[in-house]
Amino acid sequence: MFLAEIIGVGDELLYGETVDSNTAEIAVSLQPYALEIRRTLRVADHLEALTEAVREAWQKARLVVLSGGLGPTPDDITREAIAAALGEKMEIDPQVLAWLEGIFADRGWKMPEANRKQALKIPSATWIANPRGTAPGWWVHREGQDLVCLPGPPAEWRPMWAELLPRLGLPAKPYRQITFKTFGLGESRIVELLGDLFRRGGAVEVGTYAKMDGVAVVVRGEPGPVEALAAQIRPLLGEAVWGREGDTLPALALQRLDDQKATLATLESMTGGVLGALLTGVPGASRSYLGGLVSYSPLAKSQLPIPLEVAAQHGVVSAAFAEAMAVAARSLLGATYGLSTTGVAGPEPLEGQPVGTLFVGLAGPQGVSSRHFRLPGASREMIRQRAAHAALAFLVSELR
Ligand SMILES: NC(=O)c1ccc[n+]([C@@H]2O[C@H](COP(=O)(O)O)[C@@H](O)[C@H]2O)c1
Repeated sequence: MFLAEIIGVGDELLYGETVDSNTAEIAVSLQPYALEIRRTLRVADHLEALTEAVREAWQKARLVVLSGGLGPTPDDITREAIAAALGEKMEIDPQVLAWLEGIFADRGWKMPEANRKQALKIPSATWIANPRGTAPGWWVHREGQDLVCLPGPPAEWRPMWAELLPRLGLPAKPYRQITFKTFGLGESRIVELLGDLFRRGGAVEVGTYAKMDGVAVVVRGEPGPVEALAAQIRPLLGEAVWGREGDTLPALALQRLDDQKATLATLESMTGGVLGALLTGVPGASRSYLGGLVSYSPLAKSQLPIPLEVAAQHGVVSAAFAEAMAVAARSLLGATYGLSTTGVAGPEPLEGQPVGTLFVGLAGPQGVSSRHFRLPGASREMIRQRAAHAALAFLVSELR
């Protein structure tokens, strides 16, 4: 099988100021192709080191993809390094220079001298237009090999790469990927549940990826074996599965509400508005999301249409209080459903309940229910995010 090498360029990637996700994202995009990726690299803005890395990659790989280091500043040396590695001389392209000057002129500025180098290109490269920035990319096709050089910012390189990749004529392989998005199961529990079905390194491979919206279980590889294995895995994950590839919890929740011609109101405590923010991040949310309230302090809670005995008897971090909040949300806004969150985001325990405790309440035409979660999370922010997603996961499962 042919090799592909992916190189992320920039000092910031080495020191974690920017966590490199570009190389991984590009690697994933190459999965439908018959190319083997044995390593991806992160290289500093260092001319010698990068020249060496490109030379080595070009010696053995069918495809080399670089991202980063195409800016106008002196530390951006990716163009120079590729030119040196491929033994070519760069020249200014007058057309690209005029285009660059035009971008600045449109804003009423004169182009800084530093940007001139973004119009430099080696003769064997063709330009990859950048619709969102001043750094166009290069595509070199030579002796059955390709080298692609993209800018670093994902918003810039993604559309460039999406447009170019199918044009590279890379050898394709039959490939299929099936994703089950789950909530409420940890990765180790999933590994345990799958047992022997957790296959690695063959025609079909299973991977788990922990995200804010739960753990995604991905089955990928040759289409036949993928479909067969996914069919065996699905029942083992049971009720925890809430969606497939591309689904998001807020969009799915709103879709289910819309399908039922139902509306939703929220009453948040521990999540402090994160739940409302997730829902309103979806275009068209107002069709079914009426709105919500954040009742964070004890004083705010005492103003709610909730009998004071509920908090006095059960505490505010309790199933009973979550249910009372959900009922209050529903009646305050006259919604079909009311959804609530109450819990402990940390850093200290509260009311004798550990950090990560969450109670979600849901009130609807059929009555009221709640669910208790113990959320993992290294920080208060992570727990708040997970809690809002947990509330949506509960809603989605109840609206099924
Ligand atoms: N009933 C609730 O959900 C609720 C409301 C306010 C604070 N808390 C929790 O109390 C603790 C202390 O909160 P503050 O740090 O905001 O004072 C945190 O763990 C926070 O998550 C929970």
